Amino acid sequence: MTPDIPRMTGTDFTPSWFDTARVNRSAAERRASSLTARRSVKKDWQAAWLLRAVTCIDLTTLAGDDTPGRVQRLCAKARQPVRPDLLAALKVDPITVGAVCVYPTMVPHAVKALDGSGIPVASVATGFPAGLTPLPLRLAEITYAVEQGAAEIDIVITREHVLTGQWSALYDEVAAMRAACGDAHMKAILAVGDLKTLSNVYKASMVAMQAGADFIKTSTGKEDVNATLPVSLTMLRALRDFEQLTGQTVGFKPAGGLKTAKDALSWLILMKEELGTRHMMPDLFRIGASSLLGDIERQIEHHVTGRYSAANRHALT
Ligand SMILES: O=C[C@H](O)COP(=O)(O)O
Repeated sequence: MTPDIPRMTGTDFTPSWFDTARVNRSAAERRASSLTARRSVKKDWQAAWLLRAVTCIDLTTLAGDDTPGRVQRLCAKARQPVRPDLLAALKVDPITVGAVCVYPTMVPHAVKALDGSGIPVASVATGFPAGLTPLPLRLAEITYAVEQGAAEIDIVITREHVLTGQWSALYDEVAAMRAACGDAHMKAILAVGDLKTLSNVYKASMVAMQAGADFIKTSTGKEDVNATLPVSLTMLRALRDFEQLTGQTVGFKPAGGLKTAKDALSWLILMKEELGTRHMMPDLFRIGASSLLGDIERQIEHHVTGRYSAANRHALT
């Protein structure tokens, strides 16, 4: 996401756009599974789609034992996510991932390691992953991350606001976070595994977009249930409705537990079928993942050479 991509402005708080919304879970599950089961990406296209997925990855490390060294290695991988010989065999120019995503204190290390690459640094903030520190501290954390050079901020919402139906409190909180982001793009993590119902997921998506989120994101990766296809479908429907109502096109980031090339293809199919190819580009689609790239690189290698290399050749991610 480059700085020249305009920020979303959001809208006033408008509960009439979501307060009667009901999402039928079994219908969402049926649609999600029929979409990804029915469609397959044929062999010739598969490598191209996997390369596209790579450009949409927010390459992530969010662990308590993160160190500058780990972040530097991750950034080196972000600059060259697929081996140059494989890209040459596919006659493809060099590619990078969409962003590198880290904790706030790791931002300066990532900024330094990515200098000159054009790859933005994303920082989680606002008391990630639970978001249960006082609001002024959560806002100060955003300010800190932006000052350190983060171009994208992944905030977490207060789940209590959703679970108790305090939609205007949720709007005010996300709007304050958006203001604290300044020019940095904001992704609103809904932590969908905590929200109990798909109706809540739809409503929280709508409120986050009204409050000015540039992206809505499924999960922190730390909940018991993270990104799933039915939840993603629900968020994409909210995103589509919001676009129809406002003309504003918000991005989508599934995150948490996405580990295989097949996962990446499933989510790309979902984006294409629900929203169209425009939504398969890194300015509108990111995949948050700490351990997806290795399998994608293996599948690309298999496509090029007909052989799989040992998984430990792709150990970093
Ligand atoms: O935002 C990204 C997630 O934290 C990544 O989750 P993951 O470690 O399950 O890939």
